[in-house]
Parts: sequence; structure tokens; C-alpha cells
Amino acid sequence: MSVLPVLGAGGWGTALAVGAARNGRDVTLWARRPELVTELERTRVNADYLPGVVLPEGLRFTADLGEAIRGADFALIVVPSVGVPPLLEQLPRELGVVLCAKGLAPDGGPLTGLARELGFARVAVLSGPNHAEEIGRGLPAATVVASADQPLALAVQSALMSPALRVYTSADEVGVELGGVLKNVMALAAGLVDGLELGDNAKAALITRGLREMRRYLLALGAQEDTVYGLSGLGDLVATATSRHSRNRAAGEAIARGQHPSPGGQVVEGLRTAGLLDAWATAHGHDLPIVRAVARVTSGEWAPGVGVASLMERDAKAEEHG
Ligand SMILES: NC(=O)c1ccc[n+]([C@@H]2O[C@H](COP(=O)([O-])OP(=O)(O)OC[C@H]3O[C@@H](n4cnc5c(N)ncnc54)[C@H](O)[C@@H]3O)[C@@H](O)[C@H]2O)c1
Ligand SMILES: O=P(O)(O)OC[C@H](O)CO
Repeated sequence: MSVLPVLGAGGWGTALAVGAARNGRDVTLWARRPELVTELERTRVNADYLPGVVLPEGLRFTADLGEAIRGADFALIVVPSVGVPPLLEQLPRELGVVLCAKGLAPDGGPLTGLARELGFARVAVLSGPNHAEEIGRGLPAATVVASADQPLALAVQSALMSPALRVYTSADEVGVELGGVLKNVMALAAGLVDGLELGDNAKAALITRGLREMRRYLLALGAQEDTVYGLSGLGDLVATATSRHSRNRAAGEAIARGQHPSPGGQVVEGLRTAGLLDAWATAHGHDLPIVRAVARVTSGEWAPGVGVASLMERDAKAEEHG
């Protein structure tokens, strides 16, 4: 069994590393900042990003990327999406890369596509309804690893599968990746609904029509319909739009109340994604009205009430038409 590097020591990287170490894997958690490594070694808790979870004894930490990946067959890439391209640039192209960020490449395309453009042949994506706070505590959950490279998907499944985490495989890379990307924008919208106190009917309508909008976008990008309704699509939409843990949902609620979207400094991927997707939809003539409203309200271009009106005052239509 080769070593497992987890590159990125935020909440999700730490939770994945803890789960794999509890699973008996030889795990090294890489953090960009040496001072965080010192802190993790000293306290054996990642107090800023995953408080309350004791880091297992065998789990190692380093800020040296070369040391983290030495002898590894594949690595989990768990930095926020903005950090993925510069991190990939530094990795050897023969390493398998498992992309765990739920965000887009700088050009608005999938990160799996960017990894291939950079010359990586063995690429996978891990996504599902997985709040780090719960995975870190060992609560039961399920996730999906998708790759066109089935041996890689099976190797990742074997490394992470445990009595606490069911890991399913899929060949639908783009579908699994983009479900997790889109649900963050829908979770921001759900948070706006919460913060504006628009009610349970509005929240249910938002989640249902949000799933429709996700379906339109995912199918346009080549995803399989089943994936839209799987763990990485519907599953993660439900988990995030209704969760007290979700940073995206909480950010929407805070924005509606005129507060800071991320007081703890944790990444809120949906804010960046909404802008990238709104630009993509405008450039390619696609209708993504919830994405548009979220992008414009969260950027401050529209007042929240304008965003609500932009959705409620559109032309009448039949439900099944998109
Ligand atoms: N937190 C979750 O529950 C969860 C679950 C599934 C997926 N994700 C996704 O995982 C990704 C990481 O999220 P997180 O929750 O771990 O973030 P986080 O906010 O908890 O921590 C981010 C970490 O990345 C580091 N970082 C920031 N920019 C970096 C860069 N350019 N290079 C290297 N490191 C950098 C920060 O110092 C910090 O340690 C996001 O795309 C998120 O959507 C998060
Ligand atoms: O806290 P969020 O909103 O980034 O969501 C975390 C995970 O993606 C939930 O699956």
C-alpha cells in the first residue's frame, strides 16, 4: 500500500486525512504554511479549520510538497479552487490527482479539464454530501469518486472506504465534479432566502428549481442525467442548502443581513463560482436565472429584492420546460 498525500490542510483536507489515517492508511497532510504544520504537530488539533477533532497518532504533517508526495501513486488535492492550478503546476505529471475542490478553473471550466491540459493523465474527482465537521467526527456518510481511469477510481475507493464512509465509483467525471460546483451557488441562494426570511415555500421552490437549473447546466456540459440525481448532485444540494454547517448557505444568510460572508476566513466557493458561471451563461446564451441572481446580489450589483423579483417576475411557463 503506497503512502497517501492529502494536499491542503483546511477543514476538508484535514477530515479526509483523519478518515484515511483511521482507516490504517499511511497519510501525510501537506499545509502551505509551515507555522500551521508546527501548530498541528504541537496540538494535534486543527483548531482554525476543524476544531474538536483529535488528529490520529500516525498522521504526519509537512509543508514540503516533495516530502508529502514521495512514493505516492496518487494524491488528494484539497486546496480551494483558486489554489488548484498553482499547486498542480508543481506536481509530477505521472502522479494521479484526485480533485476535491468544489469550484472552477480560472476560465470557468472544470478543474478536471485543467488538470488534463496541464498534462496529468490520471485524473479523478471526489464529491458528495460531505460536511468536513461530520466526516471528521466519523458520522456516517457517502461520497463518489469519478474517473475515466477506473483503476484510479478503485484505488481511491479502497483508500477512503470505511464503516463511516461509503465511497461509490463513477465514470461520469464532469457530472460528479459540476454537481458539487453548482450546489454551492444554490446553497448561497438558500441562505439568501433564510436571511431575507422568505419562508419554507420559497426555500422548497428554490431547491427544486435550483436542481432543474443544475440539470440544464450539467447536461449541457456532457454529464449523465443519473448523476444529477445522485449523491454529488441532488444529495449535495440537499446537504448544503439545508445545513447549519454550510459556509455557502451561511454566507448567503449573512449577505442578506448586511453582514460579512465569511467572518472566519474559510473559503466560500459559491461566491467565485456564481460570477464565473454568470459570465459563462451570458457568453454562451444559456438561461441560468438563479445563478444570475446570486452572482449579482452577492457582488452587490443588485439589492436582494431585485434578485427575488428577477426570479418571480419572469414569463409564465410550464414546469417541465426546463
Ligand atoms: N469543508 C467542507 O466540508 C468541504 C467538503 C467538501 C469539499 N470541500 C471543498 O474543499 C475545498 C477546500 O475547502 P476547505 O473547507 O478545506 O477550506 P478551508 O477554508 O477550511 O481551508 C482552506 C485551506 O486551504 C489553504 N489555502 C488557501 N489558499 C491556498 C492555496 N492557494 N494553496 C494552498 N493552500 C491554500 C488555507 O490556508 C486553508 O488551510 C473547497 O473547494 C471546498 O468547496 C469542502
Ligand atoms: O460548507 P460548504 O458550503 O462549503 O459545503 C461543504 C460541502 O461541500 C458539503 O458537501
